[in-house]
Amino acid sequence: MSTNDTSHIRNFSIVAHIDHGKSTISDRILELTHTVEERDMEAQLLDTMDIERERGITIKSNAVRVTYDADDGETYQFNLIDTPGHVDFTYEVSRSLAACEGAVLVVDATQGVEAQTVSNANLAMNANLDIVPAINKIDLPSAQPDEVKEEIEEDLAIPADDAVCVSGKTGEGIHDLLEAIVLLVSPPKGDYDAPLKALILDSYFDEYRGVVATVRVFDGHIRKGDQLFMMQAGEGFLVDGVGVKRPAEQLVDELGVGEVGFVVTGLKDPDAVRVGDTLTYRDRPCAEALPGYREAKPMVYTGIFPVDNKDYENLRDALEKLRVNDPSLTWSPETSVALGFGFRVGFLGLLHMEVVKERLEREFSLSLIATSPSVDYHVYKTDGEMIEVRSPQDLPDVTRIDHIEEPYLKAKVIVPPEYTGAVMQLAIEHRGITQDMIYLTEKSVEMHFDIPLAELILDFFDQLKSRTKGYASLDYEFSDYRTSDLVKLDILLSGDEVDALSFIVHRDKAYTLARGLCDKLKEIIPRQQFEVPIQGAIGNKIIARSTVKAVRKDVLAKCYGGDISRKRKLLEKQKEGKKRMKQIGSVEVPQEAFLAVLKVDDQ
Ligand SMILES: Nc1nc2c(ncn2[C@@H]2O[C@H](COP(=O)(O)OP(=O)(O)OP(=O)(O)O)[C@@H](O)[C@H]2O)c(=O)[nH]1
Repeated sequence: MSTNDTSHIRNFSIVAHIDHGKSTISDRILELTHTVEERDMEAQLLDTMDIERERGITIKSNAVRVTYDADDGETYQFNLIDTPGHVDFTYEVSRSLAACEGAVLVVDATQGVEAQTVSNANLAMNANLDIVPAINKIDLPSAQPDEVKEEIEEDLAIPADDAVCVSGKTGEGIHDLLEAIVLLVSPPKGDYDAPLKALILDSYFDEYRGVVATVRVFDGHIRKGDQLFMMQAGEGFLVDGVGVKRPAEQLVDELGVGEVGFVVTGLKDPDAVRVGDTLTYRDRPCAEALPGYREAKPMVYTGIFPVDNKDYENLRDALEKLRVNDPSLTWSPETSVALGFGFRVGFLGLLHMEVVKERLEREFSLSLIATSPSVDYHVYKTDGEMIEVRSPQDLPDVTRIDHIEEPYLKAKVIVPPEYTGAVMQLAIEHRGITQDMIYLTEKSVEMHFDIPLAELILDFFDQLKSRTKGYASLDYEFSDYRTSDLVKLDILLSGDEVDALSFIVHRDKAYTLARGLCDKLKEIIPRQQFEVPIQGAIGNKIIARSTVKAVRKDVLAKCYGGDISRKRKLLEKQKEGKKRMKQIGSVEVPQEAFLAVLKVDDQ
């Protein structure tokens, strides 16, 4: 094989709506190609993070090299990039697609085309990729592959003759899928001898090797010892090693043209490498950089504070390290009277927020408090100035506010026709404005509405799922800013305002929310040795209240025997419990109180 011969390489992503089976299909591919021996096989092998495995979701894309002996007698190199399906992580999908020539579009044979199937198919088509439709879960009795084929043709305008029917569970059809990839996905094009042009599609920080970047080579090739240059960052480094994941890391002599693999940069500054940047030779640069990525814009902001104020610097460090791996993270310092020093962190959505908080706690052993999520409000002051407010604490005094604008989304819900009424009702309750409804097939309707982002980030998605028995799927994108009648709802504990519990809310909803919050906090805040009144207020006006009754919590009361070790254990346990509390004035408040607003039942 000449070095310029890329005819045996296939670079593809697997994309799908959440839970349609991408990770399971990837597992089967790894098995069938003997990339991983059966005895080493675990479910969701490419989901390397603990959180991914526990939740059964993919958060990060992962690139793996697989060798496939095809029916034509030739051996192919597949670079398989697994991608997340949740709407929060769409940016990860588009990043992966920029490194591929093809996409396997997985559709669940029992669910059919759903909202993210549509958006992922569009992303793949806009990136001019060759699409291989795969209809999954055909082992299930309720599978309807023929109808799903029809949906793929009608809803997505993708020819479904080539669709492969597979089961990620039993492995049926996976061989046909691999053959279809060989036939339908174009090999990469590029020039081995040209100046290097490689896209950085991911990177992570390793204590020993510094930043390790995952790259796709478009032109040229990379070897250990090469002097490379990052065109956007304007910085260079000496390549300390190149390799591929199979899925364990394996060093190779070079990453040739068209290939995907990793480059050990040795750079110790986690911020030095930017995802989307173009790598080239330092002394023989390519003429122009690759287009890179659209920057991921945060949608949701929360305050993140260490439970122990001494951890502030550790938290900053941890955020910086996480950003190498997750370039969509942004933050700025924030101070709260109640919680001390922390950061206001921007996220792509609520799931992203949960994942980041959990990673910070687990990977960096931090104990953290997150405050209720907020969006980016545009506040127009009476003096004509516009300020961006991402935290309720930053809202100016009402007398200085002329009006406030909030971000609206264009939301798309795909649902069986019998649930359109329920969805419309839900949209109205969340201040949504229905735009139109399109009957895609007899069994699915696409509904469009405009809805404030702030409503969507509370419990909209859970409600949507429960009111449609799980049938509805949701996708959304930013639309515009619109004026709304918004007020700041404050919560007072024992008469003192707790800034970290404040919330910006539509005036019409303030009363119900205040009542719900007071009741919820009453459940969450443990009884103290004195009575704790909880009040909800707008300005000086109290609009709701509840009370946590006093009690003396004697954990030893249960141990009437003289078993000292048991007593000690109980005391230890109580101490543990205390660590996860925050002392606010004289009241001990558990972490979850700060996110109580997410748990207030919809009225
Ligand atoms: N019966 C059956 N179940 C399947 C099949 N493929 C996947 N599943 C199940 O469907 C669920 C979702 O599969 P995943 O592979 O995690 O789905 P995913 O698309 O990777 O999900 P995200 O990574 O969260 O986007 C899991 O419970 C799988 O066990 C299949 O062919 N048949």
